[in-house]
Amino acid sequence: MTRAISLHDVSKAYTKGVRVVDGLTLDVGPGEFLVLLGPSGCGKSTVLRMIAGLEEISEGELLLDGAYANDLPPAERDIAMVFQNFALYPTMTGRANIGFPLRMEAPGADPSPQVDATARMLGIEDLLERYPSQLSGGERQRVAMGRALARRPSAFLMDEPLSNLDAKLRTHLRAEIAQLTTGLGVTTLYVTHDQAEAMSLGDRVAVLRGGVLQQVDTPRNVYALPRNVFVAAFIGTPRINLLRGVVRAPLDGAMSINLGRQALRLPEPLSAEHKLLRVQQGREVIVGLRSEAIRVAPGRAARPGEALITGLVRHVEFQGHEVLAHFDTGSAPAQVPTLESPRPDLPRPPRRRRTPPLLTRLRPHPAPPETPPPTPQVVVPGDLIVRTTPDLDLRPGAQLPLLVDLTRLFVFDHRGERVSPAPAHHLPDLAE
Ligand SMILES: Nc1ncnc2c1ncn2[C@@H]1O[C@H](COP(=O)(O)OP(=O)(O)OP(=O)(O)O)[C@@H](O)[C@H]1O
Repeated sequence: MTRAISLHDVSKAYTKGVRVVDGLTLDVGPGEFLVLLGPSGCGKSTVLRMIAGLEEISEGELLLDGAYANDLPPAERDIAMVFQNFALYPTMTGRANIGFPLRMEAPGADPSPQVDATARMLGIEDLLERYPSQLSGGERQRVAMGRALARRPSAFLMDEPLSNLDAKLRTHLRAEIAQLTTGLGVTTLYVTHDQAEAMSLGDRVAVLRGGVLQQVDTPRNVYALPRNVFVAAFIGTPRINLLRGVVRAPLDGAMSINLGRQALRLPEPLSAEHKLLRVQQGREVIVGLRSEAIRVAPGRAARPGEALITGLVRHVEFQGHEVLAHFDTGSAPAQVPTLESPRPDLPRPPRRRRTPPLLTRLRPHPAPPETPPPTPQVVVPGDLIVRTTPDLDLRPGAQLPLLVDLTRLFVFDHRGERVSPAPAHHLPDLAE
């Protein structure tokens, strides 16, 4: 049996007045694989621990299959948890570790048939007689998975289960976990700060920032229609280009977004999305362009919807199948503080619902007092990263034409909320 997990307006404060989870409402459907994604300290583990019953819920409701479960003892929740540090008993063999929850559940009964069946499912039969110290990291995590699976729980909570493993093994085990949980049809809530892991595993991804849910949607949607600049910047590699711009919408001329030394001229006739930008006339906005929305090509090669700018090659990252070219276009990058750091440790008044502002560097809207100091950013050369093919000769110092696909332009307002495409915009259905 799989189960539905619902959180209704759930908050957690370890210290009075400081909510590390703030008004979280989230529904995980039966059999769904939902990933909780966010930077370190944003409250992900706390959410899992509240669902498992290891942490008290300060406010709000937890429903398991629609039934109020805030006070249900952990053992009665029929939920298994897998942790980052594997948490195996060092003095027990793999067999004893996997059988442990079964022995607790039914003392005196022989757990061997279930242990063997679980080990077969995970392909770890030959590890059963070894102690944790005799296992590699990946093997230990498989045994830990076995222990969580042995009781055939109706839901899985996984807290960064792969983060102690090397990159190759992580990718491998990631595929195994996806296969296993899909095969079993068990409801899974998986916590990670690794956006690539979240995108590849989740039926849906819930992005958390400072204890506040930012967006919950399919991986395709959070990438293509990020609700705000935080989600846009947190998801996708390389990070989306975010530039400070000003909308220019003269009554008698073409609309454009001024980026400092250059401007993006919006193609005529204006698309429905671009028409909506008229209300931003004269305002500072943040322009978001993913690296694949720009190509190195001369103006004469422009397709409908593309605008020409130029960029000075500053740095080239060769990656084998592709190249990431860093250009200087004379624009100012917009900063997204708290992207990699936890929420500010400042007490906030109770019952506050609003997320702290996403941006600090935009004028004329001065940063409110509770805005955290900007986190030190890794200084990358240039202001625009373009993803291109290895066959282009991109020498640092060359001034090259760039075609920007404005059908893939994101515009965020001064608070960091997406205004274009419009918030109600939907992606076309792939099956259509
Ligand atoms: N037992 C506790 N007592 C007080 N504060 C706590 C406790 N556990 C967690 N916190 C604080 O709550 C906030 C959220 O922590 P949590 O572990 O849920 O975040 P996280 O997103 O899982 O982080 P990470 O990815 O680093 O594990 C942090 O600021 C943390 O310091």
